[in-house]
Amino acid sequence: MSSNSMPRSVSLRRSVLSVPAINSRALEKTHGLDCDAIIFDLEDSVAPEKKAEAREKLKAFFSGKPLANKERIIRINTLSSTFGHADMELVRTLEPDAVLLPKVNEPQDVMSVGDLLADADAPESLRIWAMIETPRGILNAAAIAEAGRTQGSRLDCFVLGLNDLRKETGVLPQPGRTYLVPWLMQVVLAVRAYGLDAIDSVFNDFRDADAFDAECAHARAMGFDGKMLIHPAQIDAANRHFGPDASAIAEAEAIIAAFADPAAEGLNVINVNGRMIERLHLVQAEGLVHKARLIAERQTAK
Ligand SMILES: CC(C)(COP(=O)(O)OP(=O)(O)OC[C@H]1O[C@@H](n2cnc3c(N)ncnc32)[C@H](O)[C@@H]1OP(=O)(O)O)[C@@H](O)C(=O)NCCC(=O)NCCSC(=O)C[C@H](O)C(=O)O
Ligand SMILES: [Mg+2]
Repeated sequence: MSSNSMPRSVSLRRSVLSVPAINSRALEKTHGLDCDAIIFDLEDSVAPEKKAEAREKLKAFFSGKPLANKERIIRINTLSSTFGHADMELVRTLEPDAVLLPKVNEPQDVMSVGDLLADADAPESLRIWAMIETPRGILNAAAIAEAGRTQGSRLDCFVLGLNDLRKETGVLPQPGRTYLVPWLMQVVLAVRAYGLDAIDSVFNDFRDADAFDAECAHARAMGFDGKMLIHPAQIDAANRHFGPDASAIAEAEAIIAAFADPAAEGLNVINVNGRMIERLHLVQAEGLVHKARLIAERQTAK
């Protein structure tokens, strides 16, 4: 490998919809939605007196019709809260694809949950996602991501939480997220250094499609893999922005074909349609075509 960063496997996490576990109607609707992943939320969208009921609803949902073609993630309450350990017990029982930890401040927060999963002999396929949404979480993003390299670590993905971060820092919502960008980029850099994925924060004003569109474009340009969503109306735009478009696929296929040509044998740099293309672009092109294939497979599996 020519770079110092960790290799990344390509997964489809363009649209990651949060569903309050207490909302049975919304839970049922998830079967018919075209998002890549669902976060079943036991944390902030569930009132304290409803946490137990929400766990029961989630148990019933998981024992029903399987959710096809979507990653299933359960967001628990922090382990330091009254609810965290009961939530983890549910995670051990339901064995979703991942558990999402809110308000991660330091590597130990991830390690503690990893230890609980290991003690419970949870399958290796059960991954850990971390919400980065506190000042300490941002400051420690690289150290937390590095914990993902530790032997046996299940850490797989960071999700930004800008509602909490704004609350903790006093930064105001603004178009373009001017004062948040340095922190967002710090998180993107951390995940890229250690081979994780990064999902951008929710956009609360779900009826403002234009502003949501602009924020998706912004997040994609910053390098995020997808967006956490709160409403089904946001799914199509997220899929469009975080998936490769037809021209990007055509360009990637041209790069792959050019390097496959015997004339390119032994060359590290070639001319493709008037642009300098190196073998590092071939790696990018292969990743993009692979992602396009995953999307096409999802479409045919529906
Ligand atoms: C925001 C909402 C409370 C709005 O709900 P509602 O008023 O019901 O919206 P609509 O009438 O427009 O809904 C239309 C239909 O769509 C279904 N629906 C709505 N939202 C969802 C959803 N998330 N998943 C599945 N289905 C959904 C409704 O049931 C309607 O169906 P029907 O009756 O058949 O027409 C609501 O959208 C909502 O609760 N959203 C999720 C909230 C949530 O999960 N919050 C936690 C995540 S936010 C976060 O993590 C912040 C982060 O921590 C940070 O710090 O930033
Ligand atoms: Mg939050």
